[in-house]
Amino acid sequence: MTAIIDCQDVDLKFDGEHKPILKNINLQINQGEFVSIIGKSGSGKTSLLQMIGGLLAPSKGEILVNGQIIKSPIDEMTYVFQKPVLLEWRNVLENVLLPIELKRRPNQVDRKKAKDLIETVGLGGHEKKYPHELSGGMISRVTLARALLTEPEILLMDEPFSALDAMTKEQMQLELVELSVQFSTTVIFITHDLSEAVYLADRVVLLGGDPAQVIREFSVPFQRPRLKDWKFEPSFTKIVKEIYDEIEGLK
Ligand SMILES: Nc1ncnc2c1ncn2[C@@H]1O[C@H](COP(=O)(O)OP(=O)(O)OP(=O)(O)O)[C@@H](O)[C@H]1O
Repeated sequence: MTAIIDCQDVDLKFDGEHKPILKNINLQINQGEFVSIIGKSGSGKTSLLQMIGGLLAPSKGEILVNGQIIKSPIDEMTYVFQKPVLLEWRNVLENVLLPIELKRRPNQVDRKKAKDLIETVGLGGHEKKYPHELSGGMISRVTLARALLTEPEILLMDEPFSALDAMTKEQMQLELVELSVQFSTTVIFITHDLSEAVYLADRVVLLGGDPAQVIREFSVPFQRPRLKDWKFEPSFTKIVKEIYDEIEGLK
């Protein structure tokens, strides 16, 4: 299988710093795969995601998406930031339609698609509400609907659920997995939450060291979408524990 995302010997060194923060990153991600990236704070997760998204240039090596070297953001990828960015003066529907509007005037088909997605993420009936009228979970749902509107081949998500309460987070995880399977979206998902990393992904990539490298990759050999109760099964906790032990060993 050819990788849709291919990081080849990638280093990242910021200007003015004497050593790189990421070194020799080799990471291949297949079409439709869901990959979680974990690692201690400061291990370069966001920087790696930004390089894949074309927001930051590697100092060495190359990142290819669909065989093309990434030099700037491309339409096939959508980046979802840790802090949801909604425009306060636009309602839910208008916020979801924003990526289309940045390119052209939305037509009836776009509006129908946006409304369907709003329904799918559980916000049916809230289209006319403004961001200040929404809860954190609802804002997160708007962000997800907006990210999916252009049907990106690849979703790059940087701790998108970290600010949510436990129950809303769980609900969003379920929705994300279902939608990513439905749209066969390739997803790279950064999280600090090991249980979230394992529950969502086909593969968990651990970054660590100084400069950071890919320390280990953990396969999660269970079909997605997964049952909510899987989090209570030994097959789930075994993988989480294995990753936990590896991280503990890094200290
Ligand atoms: N623009 C920059 N210039 C210099 N150093 C930077 C810059 N951006 C990030 N760094 C440094 O690079 C390292 C990696 O940062 P990055 O945000 O990628 O890590 P992270 O693993 O995503 O962290 P966290 O889990 O805390 O979000 C950190 O030491 C950070 O201080």
